[in-house]
Amino acid sequence: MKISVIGCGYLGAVHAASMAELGHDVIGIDVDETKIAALAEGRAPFFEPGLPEILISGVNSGRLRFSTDIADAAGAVVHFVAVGTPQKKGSYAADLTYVDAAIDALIPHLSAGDLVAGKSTVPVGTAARLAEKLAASGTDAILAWNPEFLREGFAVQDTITPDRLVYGLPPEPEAAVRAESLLSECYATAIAADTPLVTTDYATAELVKVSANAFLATKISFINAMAEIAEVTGADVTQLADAIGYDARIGRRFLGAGAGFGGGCLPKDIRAFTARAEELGRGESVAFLKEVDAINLRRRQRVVDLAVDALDGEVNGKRVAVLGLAFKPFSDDIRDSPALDVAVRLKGLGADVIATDPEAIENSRRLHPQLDYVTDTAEALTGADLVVIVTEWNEYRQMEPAYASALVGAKIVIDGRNCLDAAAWRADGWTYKGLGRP
Ligand SMILES: NC(=O)C1=CN([C@@H]2O[C@H](COP(=O)(O)OP(=O)(O)OC[C@H]3O[C@@H](n4cnc5c(N)ncnc54)[C@H](O)[C@@H]3O)[C@@H](O)[C@H]2O)C=CC1
Ligand SMILES: O=C(O)[C@H]1O[C@H](OP(=O)(O)OP(=O)(O)OC[C@H]2O[C@@H](n3ccc(=O)[nH]c3=O)[C@H](O)[C@@H]2O)[C@H](O)[C@@H](O)[C@@H]1O
Repeated sequence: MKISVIGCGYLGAVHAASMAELGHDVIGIDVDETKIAALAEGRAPFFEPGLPEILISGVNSGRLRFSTDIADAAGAVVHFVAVGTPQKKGSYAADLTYVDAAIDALIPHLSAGDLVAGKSTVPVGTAARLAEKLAASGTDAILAWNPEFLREGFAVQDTITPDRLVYGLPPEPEAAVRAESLLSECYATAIAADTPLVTTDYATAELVKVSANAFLATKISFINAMAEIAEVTGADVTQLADAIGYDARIGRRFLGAGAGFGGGCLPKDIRAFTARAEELGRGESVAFLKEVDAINLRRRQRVVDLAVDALDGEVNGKRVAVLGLAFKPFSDDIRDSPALDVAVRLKGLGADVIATDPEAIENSRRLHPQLDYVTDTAEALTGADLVVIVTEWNEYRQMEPAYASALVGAKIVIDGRNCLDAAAWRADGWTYKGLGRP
């Protein structure tokens, strides 16, 4: 199957390479020349485990090509749209400029019967509007909405073996049949493996995506709210999470209390959902998401407050080792990263912040050149008056307290991800502070 993927960022580059890996003939298109130059040479422009291998094999096989020229999408039968939908400046709403620009640019290159498959996360109602735009353009192309549920860090595996497929199909029966059959040809491997498939109308597909992210965000903020209560009662939120997590109806996953959620999706998606619900006159239905957001943002400040307390209020000139900058491990993504935010806030208070991360230093430096970055964890720890762990990379999780003891100036650690063995660190003489833990 000939496929184009418009937008080759964290989602699109993985989608393009994965489709080629599955045997399709793929052209990836992006307006970013630097990104396309790297991808065309088989180099991943960001860190994503497994991506370099499938990129290089796709490019070498000739099944995977990249271009900045949208005209090169002509000839493909399915066109996946994976451009960004960031938060609008000064508003909670999603910025759909890139989606509209991509569709407008694609229209002249479409042939009758082509399928445009939206993958970007969009406010409910967008697909219906774009379908009208396609119809008005006179092209006989079909639109489907095919939301994506991949997690960064596991993006390749989530694309090749998704846990479900959702097709938001057009209302016209013939078009719906063609759209479903083309999508299922793209995902033939997953279909053959009996991956659950939900075929819906546009609105349901769009809502499935934002409600999934809203639910995950709510689950994290729920446990972080319990952490806040634990903090004033002396309870331990990690034990609480274990205990409620044994109830299969609740489940332990996404009950990790800590510095809260970040990234290019959960924060902006719950805000865009709130904005869209308000436009629809149903703001009250998802008003709780504002509380989810507020709880989440409080937890970053909580890490900073614990740091200030640990330094007896004298932050100025204190050497603080910040371990972790990415919004989560196995990613170099720093979009709305709680870890980077904590580092910046501490620097703003006058601390001498030495920050490190296995993958996210380059991205962090570009956005926040005022921080001092070191690639070596030992160098970050050397002489530190305080250690703050804000991204739970394995190398931080598995660090021996005795190893860190030999390097630091003072044995105080704030575990912003509750990822350390508190008892072991305390036994080694450390002052250990977790979030929502006594
Ligand atoms: N990153 C993720 O894990 C996931 C992202 N999504 C959704 O996918 C969409 C894309 O997200 P990311 O890949 O993270 O964003 P990103 O910012 O990494 O990538 C977006 C790409 O689109 C390109 N672009 C913008 N306008 C274009 C145009 N007119 N033509 C061609 N390319 C254009 C940009 O240059 C950029 O490379 C968003 O709606 C996001 O919510 C959904 C599921 C997972
Ligand atoms: O729409 C998207 O882009 C994607 O958003 C999330 O994926 P992702 O942003 O890659 O990361 P998650 O693993 O969901 O983590 C998000 C944030 O929540 C935090 N988190 C996660 C779990 C937890 O228990 N506690 C917690 O604070 C992480 O540290 C991270 O900052 C969803 O999990 C994906 O299904 C979805 O496709």
